[in-house]
Amino acid sequence: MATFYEFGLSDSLVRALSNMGFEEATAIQVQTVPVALQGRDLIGQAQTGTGKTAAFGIPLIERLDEKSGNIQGVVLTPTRELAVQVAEEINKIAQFKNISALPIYGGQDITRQIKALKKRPQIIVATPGRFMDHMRRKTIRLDSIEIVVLDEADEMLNMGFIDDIKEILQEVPDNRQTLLFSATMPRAIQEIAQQFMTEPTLISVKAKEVTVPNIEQQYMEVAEKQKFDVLCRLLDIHSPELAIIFGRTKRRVDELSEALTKRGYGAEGIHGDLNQAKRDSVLRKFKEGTIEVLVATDVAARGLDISGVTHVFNFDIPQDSESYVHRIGRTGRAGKTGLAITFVTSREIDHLRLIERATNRRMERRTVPSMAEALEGQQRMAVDKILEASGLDNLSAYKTLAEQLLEDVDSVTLVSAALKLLTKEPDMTPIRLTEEAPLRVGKKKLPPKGRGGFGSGFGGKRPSRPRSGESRPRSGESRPRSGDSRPRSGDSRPRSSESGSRPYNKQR
Ligand SMILES: Nc1ncnc2c1ncn2[C@@H]1O[C@H](COP(=O)(O)OP(=O)(O)OP(=O)(O)O)[C@@H](O)[C@H]1O
Ligand SMILES: [Mg+2]
Repeated sequence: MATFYEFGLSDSLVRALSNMGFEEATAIQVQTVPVALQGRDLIGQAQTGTGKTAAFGIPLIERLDEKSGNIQGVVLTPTRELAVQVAEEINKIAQFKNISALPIYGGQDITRQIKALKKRPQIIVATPGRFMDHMRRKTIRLDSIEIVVLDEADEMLNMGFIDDIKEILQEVPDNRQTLLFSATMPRAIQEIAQQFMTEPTLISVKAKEVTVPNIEQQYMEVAEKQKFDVLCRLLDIHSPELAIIFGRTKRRVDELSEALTKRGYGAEGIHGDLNQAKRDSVLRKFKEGTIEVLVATDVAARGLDISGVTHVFNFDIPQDSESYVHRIGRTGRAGKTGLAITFVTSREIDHLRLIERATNRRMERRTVPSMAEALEGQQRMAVDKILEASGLDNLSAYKTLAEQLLEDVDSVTLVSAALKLLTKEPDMTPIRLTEEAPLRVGKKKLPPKGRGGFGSGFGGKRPSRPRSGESRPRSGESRPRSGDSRPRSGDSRPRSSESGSRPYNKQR
């Protein structure tokens, strides 16, 4: 593995990266940073949690001019939360440089954004819709933009942002550099690449599997009606530090988080119908550990980097393999381990097999845990708590009391009582959960066998329409424009073929 010195980065950048605890570059960073530093277009694909943000953040900061207050870099992301997170990471990389990144997204007061823009950030990290608003109001100037990054490009297409992205890419200067990153790359990306990138180098970290090996993947066949009780048992057995539970719909998320709260778990839900203030507060509480369970729709599946997420539960099996890869990728990040458990009803087994085939990895079948196992799990926690407390040296205030108690009650009974009080016993408080219809494989074509990854997803072919309410893509607003193909200067840039990279030929 390479250290960051080897990229020939400026001292302030190397210092920032070491401050962030980055000692070595990750595989995708090793391969993409040198190419991006040369100003070349590239498409970068690597598994979730492997540092794609810094892979474009480093060249952005290194290449932009800190003496100019013009907007020089734009990063587009599919969700608001991701815009905030990416801007934060870029600002960390820029901590010793006079460069700043500003997140801009829908749901936030536009006049406040205009005010923040007056402070002249050089980088804007935005959701496409809101970026377009500013473009039209001319509150964002595009003429000095040198680098455009599309993070999670495939998801932006899924969400129906295609027209916005095309329009943005048509408006920014032709001689800009374009970088495109995602863990999954369905074929639709090729269109964007061909139309708007200049001989991009395709850099795909060679991996047998699309998912990282440090995520243990399990599935359980569970009847729809049993899912919730099984989920509670699993939470009791595993006592996750932080867990994300994915549900199929917003209603599902609302009902699940309410039901979990009723049964005594610290849970809240996040989805696209909540206002931004609520979304922000839920995420903040989860990051702080105030709540340990985040229930989410796919809105939280992309890019979110929350350390300490030890478990991902697919309460409902995801629609497609891309969604699966991104959902489970919220755990097992930056080399940590994680566990992903997917519930599948008997009629959805075929669907699960399709996901396995696309990701080229089998999920391990597990049987549904019993109530007794759930109780054992919680008892173990209680024992741990008692043992930990017995190691404390400030127990003296309790010892006299303990001795008195032991005169009346035998020690086993006393400890049992203490354990019972400390144990969260399985809770059967009735809850209400509307049933979801099973997902069927339908007429979808089977993905090719073998290596997953590029173009392998059988999903991602969702029609380009907005996912209901998840965000606010606007269609039909794009102005007619003459000639899509923009002759670009510098098309004949030299290209070497690094290991693991191959040129991605643009045909005009
Ligand atoms: N070289 C490095 N050394 C140590 N940690 C790193 C390094 N690069 C990135 N990280 C950390 O790894 C975590 C995951 O990185 P990041 O969010 O960029 O992943 P990603 O590849 O974009 O994943 P996803 O596909 O889910 O968006 C972050 O917390 C990031 O700060
Ligand atoms: Mg990312």
